[in-house]
Amino acid sequence: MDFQKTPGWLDWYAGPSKPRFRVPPGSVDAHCHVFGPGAEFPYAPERKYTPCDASKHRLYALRDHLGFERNVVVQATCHGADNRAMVDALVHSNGRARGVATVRRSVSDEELRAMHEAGVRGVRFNFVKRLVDFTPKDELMEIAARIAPLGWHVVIYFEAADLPELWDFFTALPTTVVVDHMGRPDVTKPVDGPEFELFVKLMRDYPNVWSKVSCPERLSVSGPPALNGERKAYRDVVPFARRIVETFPDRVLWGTDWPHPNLKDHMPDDGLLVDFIPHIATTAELQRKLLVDNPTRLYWPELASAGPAR
Ligand SMILES: O=C(O)c1cc(C(=O)O)oc(=O)c1
Repeated sequence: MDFQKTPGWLDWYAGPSKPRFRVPPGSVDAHCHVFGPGAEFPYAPERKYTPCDASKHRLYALRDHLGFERNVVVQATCHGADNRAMVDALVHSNGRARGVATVRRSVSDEELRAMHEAGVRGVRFNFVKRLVDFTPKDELMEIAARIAPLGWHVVIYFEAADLPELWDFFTALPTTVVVDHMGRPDVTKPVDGPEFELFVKLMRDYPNVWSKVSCPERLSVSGPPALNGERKAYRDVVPFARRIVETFPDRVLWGTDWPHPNLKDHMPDDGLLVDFIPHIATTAELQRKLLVDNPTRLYWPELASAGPAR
C-alpha cells in the first residue's frame, strides 16, 4: 500500500551527532516507536496522521549509536490497535525490547498471552484529542482489569489542562500507571503554579504513578532546539523535568520519542537530545535510576532482581 505523509510532516533526523553525555551501561530508551513500514504493516484506517516509515532496523541502529542497551517500543496511534509492527520489533530485538500495546475490549485472552510472550508489558490509553477518538472509560477500566493479572501496567497520555476531569479515572486504575511526557505541562506557566502542582500531587498522593520526563522538543516554547550542536537545548523545560526527577527519583523514565511523531516546527538531533539528560538528572545516581534501575525494574524485573551482575 502506498501512503502519503501528512503535509508538513518532518522525517526523523538523519545522521544524529554522537552524544557527549555517555549514558550508563544498561540504559533503556523507554519511549520510542516504530512506524510501519507501511508496505509491510499498513497504517490504521482510523489514524489521525500518516507518518514517514520508521523501521525497527533504524530504531535499533539509533539505539546502538546513542549507547543505549534496550528499548521500550510504545504503540503509536497511527497503527491504532493493530500491534503487529510493534510486536515484530520486539520479536526481532534479541530480547532487548519490550513493548506497550493498544488494545480494544474485543482482544482475546489468547492474544494478550501471545503479546506477553513477545515482550509486551503494558497498554496505552490515549486522551489527546488530536490523536485518537474517544474511548469510553468503562471500556478502558475493563481492559485495565484484564491486563493487571499479567503484571502489565497502564501508560496514559493526556494534556495538563485535562488532568482535573481525568483525575478520578486515573486514580482508580488498579495497576502501575506511567504518564507520558509529564502530562504535557504548559512550560510558559510557573513550575510551582497550580497546573503543574496538580501533576506533582498526583505523583505524591499515588505511589503507583510514574512519569516519563521525555519530549522536551514537544513541550518547549522558547527552546533553543536540539540542533546545530546546541547542548543546552530546551532550557524552558528543564525546571519541570528536573523537579519530577528530584522529587520522585525512583518513578521516572526517559525516552527519545524517536521518530518523533507530529513535529512540524523542527526535528531534533537525537544525539543532542541525549545531552539534555544531565541537565534534568544532575548526578550519576539520578542518571542511573532514570536510565537503568527504574526501566529495568518495570520492564525487565527478572534482570533487576538478579542484582548488580546484570
Ligand atoms: O504528541 C504526539 O503527537 C505524540 C503522538 C504519539 C502517537 O501518535 O502515538 O505518541 C507520542 O508519544 C506523542
